[in-house]
Amino acid sequence: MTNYENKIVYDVKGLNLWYGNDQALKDINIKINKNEVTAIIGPSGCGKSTFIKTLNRMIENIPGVRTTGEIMYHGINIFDKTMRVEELRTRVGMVFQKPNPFPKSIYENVLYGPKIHGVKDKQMLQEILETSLKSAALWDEVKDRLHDNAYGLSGGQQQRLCIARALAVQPDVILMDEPTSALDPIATAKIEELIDSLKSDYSISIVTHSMQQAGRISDKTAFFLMGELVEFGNTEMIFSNPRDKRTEDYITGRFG
Ligand SMILES: Nc1ncnc2c1ncn2[C@@H]1O[C@H](COP(=O)(O)OP(=O)(O)OP(=O)(O)O)[C@@H](O)[C@H]1O
Repeated sequence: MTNYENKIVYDVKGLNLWYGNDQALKDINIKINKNEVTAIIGPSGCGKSTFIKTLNRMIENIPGVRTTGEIMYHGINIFDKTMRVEELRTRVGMVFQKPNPFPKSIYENVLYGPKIHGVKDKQMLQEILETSLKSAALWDEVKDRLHDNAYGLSGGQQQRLCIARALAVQPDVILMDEPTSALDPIATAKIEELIDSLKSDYSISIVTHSMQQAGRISDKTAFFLMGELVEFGNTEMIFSNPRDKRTEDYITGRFG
C-alpha cells in the first residue's frame, strides 16, 4: 500500500440511497482522509445528514432505507456481512446537532461506552475519563464535579461532554451533524478549536450550514445538491475557485 492509500479512511464508491421510493443519495464517490476535517455543505434537504449517517450505518435504523454501492472503511465494505455494526459504530463515533448527554453524571456519561465494552479496572476507567475529558477540552471545567448530573452543564459544555463520550471508546472517525448550530458564538468557537486540535488523531466529517465555519475549520469540502455530490476538494479551492457553477452560486449565497 502506498502512503496515499494509508491516508484514506473511507473510500465511497457509487453510493445510492433511497427512503422508500425517494432517492436521497445519487452515485456518491468520495474519499475521506485521516487527520483531516471534511466539511459537508449544501442547502437543506440535499442529503448531508443522510450521507454521514450512512458512514456508520446509523441510517439503517430508519425503516424502508435501501442502499447500493460500496463504502470501503479501511479497505472493508461496511455493507459486507462480515462487518459487525456495533464495532463499526465504536470506531466511528457521532455527535449530533443537539447535545444529547444521558441523564446521568458526567463520570457515567464518559465511561458508559468503556463499561459496556467490559472495562472494569478502576484505574483504567479513571485514565479514560481524564484523557477523554482533556481531549474534549472539558476537564478543567468539570474535574471538581464529575459526579454531578450532566444536565447541569451549559449547552456548549454538554456538547463537549458528548465529544468526550465519543472519544472514550477510542474511535478513529468522528462524524458531527451540525454540532454547533444550537450553541452561542463563544461555545461555537470552543468546539471549532477543539475540532482543530482533534484532527491530529482523528478523521472528522462535519455537516455544517455555515460556510464561514466550513472555511475556518475544514481541509476538504464536499458540496451536495439534491442528493448529488456536485464538487469535492480542498476547502480553499472550493471557496476561492469552484469548478462548478452550482457550487459558486451556493457559496456566493445565490441560493440555499
Ligand atoms: N427518515 C426519512 N424518511 C424519508 N425521507 C427522509 C428521511 N430523512 C430524510 N429524508 C429525505 O431525504 C432527503 C435528504 O435529507 P437530509 O436530512 O439528509 O438532508 P440535509 O441536507 O441533512 O438537510 P438539513 O440541512 O435540512 O438537515 C430530503 O429530501 C429528506 O426529506
